[in-house]
Amino acid sequence: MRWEDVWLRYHRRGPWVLRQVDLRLGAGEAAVVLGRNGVGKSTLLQLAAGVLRPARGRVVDRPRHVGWVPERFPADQPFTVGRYLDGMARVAGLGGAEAGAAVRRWTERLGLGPFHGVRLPELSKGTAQKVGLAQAMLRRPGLLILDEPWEGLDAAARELVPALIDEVLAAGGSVLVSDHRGETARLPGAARWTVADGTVSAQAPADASPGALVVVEVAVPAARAAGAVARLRADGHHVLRVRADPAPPDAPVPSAAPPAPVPGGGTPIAPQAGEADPETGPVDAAGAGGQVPR
Ligand SMILES: Nc1ncnc2c1ncn2[C@@H]1O[C@H](COP(=O)(O)OP(=O)(O)OP(=O)(O)O)[C@@H](O)[C@H]1O
Repeated sequence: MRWEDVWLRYHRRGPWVLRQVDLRLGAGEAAVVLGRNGVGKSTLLQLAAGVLRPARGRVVDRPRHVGWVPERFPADQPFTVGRYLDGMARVAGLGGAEAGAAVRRWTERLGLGPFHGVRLPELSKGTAQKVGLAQAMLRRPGLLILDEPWEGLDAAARELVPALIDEVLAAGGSVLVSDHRGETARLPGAARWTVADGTVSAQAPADASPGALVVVEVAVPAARAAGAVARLRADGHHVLRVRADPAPPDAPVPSAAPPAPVPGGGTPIAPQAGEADPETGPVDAAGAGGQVPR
């Protein structure tokens, strides 16, 4: 999708909120929209969603299916969660059985089952946000737009947001997300688009090459390390090593800076004495820090 010399103001003769915006977001790419309050982040996202039209210029090659989660989910509608999601599935073009399956899937994934019969105005802000996420994902979007998606969500649901983003990207979709909480430090592969004084400056991800890797450190119970390594590998990840000294739970993660790329693109590291490769034997994560070959 591309923005070509896009200008927007809300009223004739009003001030320009955005001027001369030229941007590009490719398939499988994500961008984080940054900037101070009231600068125009939501406006840029609404242009992407097609709910606002540029006063000048144009937005082209918008994917056919757009999932948009506005900053404030409009919960003042007289439907129950179940009826609303059912209706949104139809609006997204899903047929009866498909619509039912999609609503069940996302109701379950977002823990909305207990709220199925609850009317939207009676939901808490966080639950309403989850309904907003569900409606955007009912039909896998070619473009997912999330306006401050972490606002009001509980810890478990906040963890789900990066997973949803990853799923859309993995399927070749694009993702645009605004954030003032710094949560998008968890998206090191996303471009940074900064809005200031009506203009948008785009900064590519630290390493924009398609195969770029980052290191994600995880701590797992020692007894379950072998299984965790096996699952990570089954998911196609490079496991670099297993060590016995996890960072303390209150260590400052995630860091604002993107993690360092894997040296040499993840060159296999030879196992040390007393360690086992989980492909051939159990990993003793409680032993001296183990180097696991990939
Ligand atoms: N419907 C509207 N009518 C008139 N002005 C509007 C409208 N929506 C937004 N604006 C103005 O446009 C400017 C940009 O607003 P926008 O909501 O895009 O900013 P934002 O960066 O998303 O802010 P925040 O971080 O507070 O959500 C602000 O000055 C705002 O007051």
